[in-house]
Amino acid sequence: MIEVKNLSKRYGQNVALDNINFSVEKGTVVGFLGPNGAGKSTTMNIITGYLSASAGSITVGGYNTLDNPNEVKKLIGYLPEQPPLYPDMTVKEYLNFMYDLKKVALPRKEHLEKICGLTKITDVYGRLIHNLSKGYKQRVGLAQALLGNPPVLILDEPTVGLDPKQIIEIRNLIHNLGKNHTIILSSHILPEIQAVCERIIIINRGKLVADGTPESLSRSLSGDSRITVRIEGGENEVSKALRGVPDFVSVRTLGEKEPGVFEYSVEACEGCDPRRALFRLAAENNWPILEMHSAGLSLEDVFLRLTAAAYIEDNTGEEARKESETA
Ligand SMILES: Nc1ncnc2c1ncn2[C@@H]1O[C@H](COP(=O)(O)OP(=O)(O)OP(=O)(O)O)[C@@H](O)[C@H]1O
Repeated sequence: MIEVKNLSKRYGQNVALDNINFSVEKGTVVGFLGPNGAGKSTTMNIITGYLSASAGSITVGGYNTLDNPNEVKKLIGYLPEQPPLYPDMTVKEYLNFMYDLKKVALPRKEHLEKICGLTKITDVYGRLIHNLSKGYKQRVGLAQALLGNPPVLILDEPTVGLDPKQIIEIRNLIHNLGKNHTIILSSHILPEIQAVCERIIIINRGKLVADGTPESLSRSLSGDSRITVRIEGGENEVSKALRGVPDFVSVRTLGEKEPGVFEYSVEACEGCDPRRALFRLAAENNWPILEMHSAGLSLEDVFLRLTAAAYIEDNTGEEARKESETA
């Protein structure tokens, strides 16, 4: 549904996006992650046609954003970081205005009622936007994005500034919209991304550093070297034996989970698989293993590792450049 090829964007000397490539299948909810200034909004603005690219191409539903900008815009509902609202209009005036502007062909009254119901703004329909709370303004912005029922939704930090109850409501709404829409969603709230997105794209300093399901990213970064294991046997004896295995770099006791059964988090050296060594150790000592599973990394760990790695790389490059300049 969305194809981004070799996308780059420069603002003067500043490279905001550097050769980004990804595609999004129809009906997928993709989480777009990255630290401040990574290039998320820039990418979203280019996909929606609000900004032009310095290089590369984007197609949405088969239409190229440069050759067919109007066709692309018809396919996309966009909620930018700052919702494009007119504070002097009532919600009703604003949504009717946007309905006309977007030349929506669906029956006006029913369509607006449906969208207001979905975004839960029916009770503020007659109020001035200026007087609405941040959360309601955000929902009106989302309602605007849903006008015309576009197949693609691009939502730039849709829950920013909302209270926890509103966050859950909007998150559920996005989850439901994901059943019939292709969605790209940016957020700094990692559990939110994990809750609603099947796939995650991480960008850092304008470069794509990861693309996959939360599980695959977690596995590819941790390998199978982190295991959580439940062993029946004395805690001191077992943990001492575990710490004695040369391949194990870290062993933590996670407490007694059943009478006489303790859980341990075991991390083996990079590239080592701890499962066989665990099995042998337990068998030699006649300690039944009652449970063993890969511990993986949390999305937070994945995010920090990838963005920190790119940061170190960048700075190493910068240092090398300075060294070569002074040499
Ligand atoms: N209009 C502009 N002129 C010059 N530089 C810009 C402009 N807009 C963005 N940038 C720069 O481009 C880079 C990417 O910014 P962008 O807003 O896309 O990041 P982001 O990932 O959305 O960040 P945030 O999470 O803080 O919203 C940053 O270095 C930013 O300073």
